Amino acid sequence: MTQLPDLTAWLSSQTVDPATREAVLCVAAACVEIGRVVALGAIEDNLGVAGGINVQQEEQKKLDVLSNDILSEALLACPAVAGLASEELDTVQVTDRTGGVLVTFDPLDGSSNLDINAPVGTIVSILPAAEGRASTEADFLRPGRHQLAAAYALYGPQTVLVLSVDRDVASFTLDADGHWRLTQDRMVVPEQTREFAINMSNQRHWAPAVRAYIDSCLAGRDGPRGKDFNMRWVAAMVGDVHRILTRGGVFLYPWDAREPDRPGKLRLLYEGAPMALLIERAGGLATDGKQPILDIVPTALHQRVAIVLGSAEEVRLAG
Ligand SMILES: O=P(O)(O)OC[C@H]1O[C@](O)(COP(=O)(O)O)[C@@H](O)[C@@H]1O
Ligand SMILES: [Mg+2]
Ligand SMILES: [Mg+2]
Repeated sequence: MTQLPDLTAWLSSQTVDPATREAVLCVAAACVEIGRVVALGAIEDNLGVAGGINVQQEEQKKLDVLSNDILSEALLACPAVAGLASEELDTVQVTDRTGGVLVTFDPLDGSSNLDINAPVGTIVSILPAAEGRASTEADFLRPGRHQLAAAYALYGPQTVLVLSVDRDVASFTLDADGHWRLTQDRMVVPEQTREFAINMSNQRHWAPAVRAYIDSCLAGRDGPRGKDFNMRWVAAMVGDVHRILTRGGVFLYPWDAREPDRPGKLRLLYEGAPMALLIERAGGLATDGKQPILDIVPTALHQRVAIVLGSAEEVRLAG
């Protein structure tokens, strides 16, 4: 069997600056370790709650904390990294390094899936650090278009890493020796779809436009769309985005009336922006219902965002 190229070989084929390249390799190595602790679960007593509450007022699982520690330690030891921000940390951690990159991340996405052995993932965004001085929190608050790279790891039946550092979105599968092997080099989101993803249990809280869009899908072949739709909800954004990058679809986590002052549930800097970059580079669209997620100028580290992303035709109709 011919050996598939590994991550290092693929990076050599991309236009990528040395600091981003180094940070990507640190992230990829940390994701191997996160995948290992996730897979061992109860054997290493890694399941269940940690006892803390994070800055989003969400109960932390042991694996949220462990994954955060693994990725934070790996990045702080990575000479290219000038600072990091995590879903699980109240504030940014910066070094006195000038230049290099900043990394924001959701160390474990979909952590409510952990106790039922369903897919979870890690989401990462890489941004330029300040030049000529140490970075501060303000340097993390850049629109998603400024990202140098975006990636996620999905700990599912296979452990995969999906990454973009240039124009392409590539997918790597972790082999038995701990190497990321290139298994798809240009992921493309089909323009059209018959599959939507939304948490239907929130239907009564949605804005009228979202209700009307989902109603039109549910009406199927006899409704205005003239085709039947299927529905999927992995309850881990990484899983839903991976399905969309693989076979198309649309994912929505919209504003809802339960918390009217909050634009949505998901976070802009380490969920919305990196996923939007991957989806746009694969030919799809990602909006907050009004504008491209990549154009939003963040004002706070843990800011929320409404999300509609996936196959272009569907995002235009849903947004
Ligand atoms: O509980 P719900 O409404 O199904 O929400 C699921 C969504 O919440 C998230 O799990 C939030 O991520 P975290 O687990 O990192 O907080 C998304 O991955 C997922 O799309
Ligand atoms: Mg998440
Ligand atoms: Mg998380």
